[in-house]
Amino acid sequence: MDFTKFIQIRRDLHQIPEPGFQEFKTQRYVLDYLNQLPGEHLEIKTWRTGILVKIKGKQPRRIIGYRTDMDGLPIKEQTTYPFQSQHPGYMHACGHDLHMAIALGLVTHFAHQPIDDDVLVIFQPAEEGPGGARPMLESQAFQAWKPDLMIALHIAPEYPVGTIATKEGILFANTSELFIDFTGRGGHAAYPHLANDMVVAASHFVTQLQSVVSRNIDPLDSAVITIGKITGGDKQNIIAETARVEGTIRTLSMDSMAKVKGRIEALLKGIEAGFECTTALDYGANYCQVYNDPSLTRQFMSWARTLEQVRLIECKEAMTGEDFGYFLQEVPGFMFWLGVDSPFGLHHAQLEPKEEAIGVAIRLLIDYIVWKSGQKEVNMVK
Ligand SMILES: CC(=O)N[C@@H](CCC[C@H](N)C(=O)O)C(=O)O
Repeated sequence: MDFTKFIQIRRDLHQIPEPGFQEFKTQRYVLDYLNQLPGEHLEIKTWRTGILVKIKGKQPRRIIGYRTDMDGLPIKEQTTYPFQSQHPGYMHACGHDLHMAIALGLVTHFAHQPIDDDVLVIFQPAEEGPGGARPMLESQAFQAWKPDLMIALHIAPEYPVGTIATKEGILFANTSELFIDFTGRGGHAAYPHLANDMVVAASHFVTQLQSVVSRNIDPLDSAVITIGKITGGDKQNIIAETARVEGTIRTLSMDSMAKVKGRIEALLKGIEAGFECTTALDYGANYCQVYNDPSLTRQFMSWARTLEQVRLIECKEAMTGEDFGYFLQEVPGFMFWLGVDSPFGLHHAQLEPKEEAIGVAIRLLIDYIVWKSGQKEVNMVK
């Protein structure tokens, strides 16, 4: 199979990053590609801005699924690419362009060479937020084709090309977004005693937040709170009436998630009393952890260790989030990292994954799906 086509597809998709549930051009691009493949084995459905493609097997007993995400991020691209984003302020900075190119590689292969089982390739919107996996999982479109096994991958800038990494059990953390609006009283910069300054209130809150992970969470049960954005005020000589803090919480256990949220709520009460202001708290989108089915993952890892073309690493869990975890609550499966060797990491404006990884992943997934389909037991977990 010639993988250069999928590198070009990645470059095309890289130029049209779109926010979650607004992946209209991306969906059109993928549908146009699918429509020029030999159609005799393909069934295609759309769900919102997502797509489900079933490649019918010759004697299907099971459905083997692969899921890719589709959305981009609000980042101004600073790569050296000649094929940079054509959508100002948006970038594929989390590898979803590669994930989709790999998905199309799988569809292309199996459309020409179907296996006995059905293969389902899912293009899922809104992974970065507000979360497409959960509603897609609950959709009639998905439930009608619910797979027996589901796989997903995520690019890993820290590993060389040819490396994959995974582990049994928890791979990615529980997440909750965090949005807080502070409202006080604005005023003239020279009359602070007549106003309640929300830049100061929000700043105190962000500083107090730093003690939650260090003082309230069991050090053996990891947690992260990151505030990625603060806005407030209108002009340098006007005391800010409002401020907004936006962030994300990551924990390995749900107990710690509840603890962090409880502490945030307590701190906000203190800020309200101390600064005579009001606060409005919104937890936005919450994702469950990605929990790899232990038996399937162990089997995948043993199989991958026999391959010459990849090096398998047993990694630790990461505090990244992924709504693929919702699919794994209903369908056994696993996720793994794919080495793409970039000096700049995920969510960075200079992320430049090495594109040879696309071919590595397509080959690996084809081989695994063919091998897995060749197993006699109908239950794929065995
Ligand atoms: C793999 C990855 O980077 N995923 C995102 C998921 C974001 C979830 C949500 N919008 C949040 O910020 O909590 C990540 O940031 O880990």
